Amino acid sequence: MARGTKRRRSQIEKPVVNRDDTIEVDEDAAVGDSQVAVTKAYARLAGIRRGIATIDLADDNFVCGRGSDESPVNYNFSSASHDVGLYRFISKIQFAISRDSETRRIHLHDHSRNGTLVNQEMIGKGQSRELNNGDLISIGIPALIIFVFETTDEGQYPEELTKKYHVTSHSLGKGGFGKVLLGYKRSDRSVVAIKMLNTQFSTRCSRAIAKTRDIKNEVEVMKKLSHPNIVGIYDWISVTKYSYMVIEYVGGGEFFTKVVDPKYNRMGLGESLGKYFAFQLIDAVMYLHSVGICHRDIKPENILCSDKTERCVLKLTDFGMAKCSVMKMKTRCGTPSYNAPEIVANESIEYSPKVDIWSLGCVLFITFSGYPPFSEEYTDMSMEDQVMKGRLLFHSQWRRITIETQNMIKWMLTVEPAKRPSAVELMSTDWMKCADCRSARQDIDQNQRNQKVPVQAVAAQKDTNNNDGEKRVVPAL
Ligand SMILES: Nc1ncnc2c1ncn2[C@@H]1O[C@H](COP(=O)(O)OP(=O)(O)OP(=O)(O)O)[C@@H](O)[C@H]1O
Repeated sequence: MARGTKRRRSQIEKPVVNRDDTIEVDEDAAVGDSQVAVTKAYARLAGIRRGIATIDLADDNFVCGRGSDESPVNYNFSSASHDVGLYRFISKIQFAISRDSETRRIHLHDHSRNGTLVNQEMIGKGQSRELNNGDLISIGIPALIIFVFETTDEGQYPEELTKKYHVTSHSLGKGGFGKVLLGYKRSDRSVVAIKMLNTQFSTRCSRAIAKTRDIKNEVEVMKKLSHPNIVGIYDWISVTKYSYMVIEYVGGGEFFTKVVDPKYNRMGLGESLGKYFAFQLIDAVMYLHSVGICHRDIKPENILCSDKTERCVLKLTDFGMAKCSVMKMKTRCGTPSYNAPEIVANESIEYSPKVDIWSLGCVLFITFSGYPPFSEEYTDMSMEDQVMKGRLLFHSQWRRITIETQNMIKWMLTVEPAKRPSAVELMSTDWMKCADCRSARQDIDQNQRNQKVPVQAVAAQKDTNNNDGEKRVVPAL
């Protein structure tokens, strides 16, 4: 059945009830949105996989599983029986949830052979674990997330946020301003990243030059953008102390981690893979500049990978420093080792979006060779001098890289901005007309097609078995 299609009441499987509790099924609920409602709920199991109901918990004990005459349960997963990939993992009694009437602490007790996981950690048959607001509950394997556990009495997050999104306790990462949490849209259960920014720390102080972060500007910039190699924004909710940016979930981690992955032996990713990524990044920057935006902080840490595969799609993120490039740009910002000479030079010189090409040149230098072009660690010269002179050291790593590629990188790292190429010029070179670039284009298109498919959770690692013809992908968190 297609998502969102309403089922008649007679088609909805009622939960098996083995006590006198009143458990009502929402008459109009679709399979994906069905809600088992009870009064005075202290918590909720929010179903985030298709066919899994959202269950209000009001009693001190609640049992889930396939159930049987001998093993009655409160919720029997029958609405998910079509989901073979999941259903085969569910035991007659999967898990129970109990609340201590005195302490009010809530625990999950695992009763299943295949196991139940909380926040991707296996609990194990006969074992228990305390549940906290936002915890993820999976069945059998970490990727089979079915519920987000939500307490109803907590004002941990603002209502403006929680009425639209399930906010989980799973942290995707930390930045200078706060953390990034995994979330799900209530409307279609698709996965999102929720970036929590503490607005009281107004100065960006992590890996970049200190500068007041203008979150409103960051959001305005992101709202203007739509490109497969740029992280999309869905929502922005700002309350007193925190701002919440709800953005596209990109599950493969920072590009930085890939570049320094020991499997590449500090030799860089090589010609073919390097060009595959170069195409994506140049395309992203060409688009940005075409809509009049200058990123001003391009570096491997601000590029995310769609997944953990070698040839993944890259997404440029973190527009905290971005600026509309038709306005005068003079501010010294960005990250020193990726900053163009005209930024390093002095405050009073106006600069252009070509600063992004320089930073991109630095990113590609390290991508192809495994070491940065400019660094404080090169003690023969101050980093400022290295940048101002455009001093590049081509070590042995470059022996396996073609002269054409070396020349392209040198061109991007031209000290004089007027002689440095634009993204359009880069894209129109023969260097960009290669099999790796064409394959990058195809993979980007495929990635976009996958994203348009309604899924419970996105992050294409591997397909699960399912018998409803829907392409489904599993999150690898
Ligand atoms: N869209 C996303 N999807 C998945 N994970 C993300 C996403 N955005 C960020 N992360 C994770 O969170 C981490 C911190 O995010 P980010 O760098 O954007 O925060 P920040 O506050 O802007 O950091 P900085 O202080 O470097 O500017 C990232 O390294 C990444 O691991």
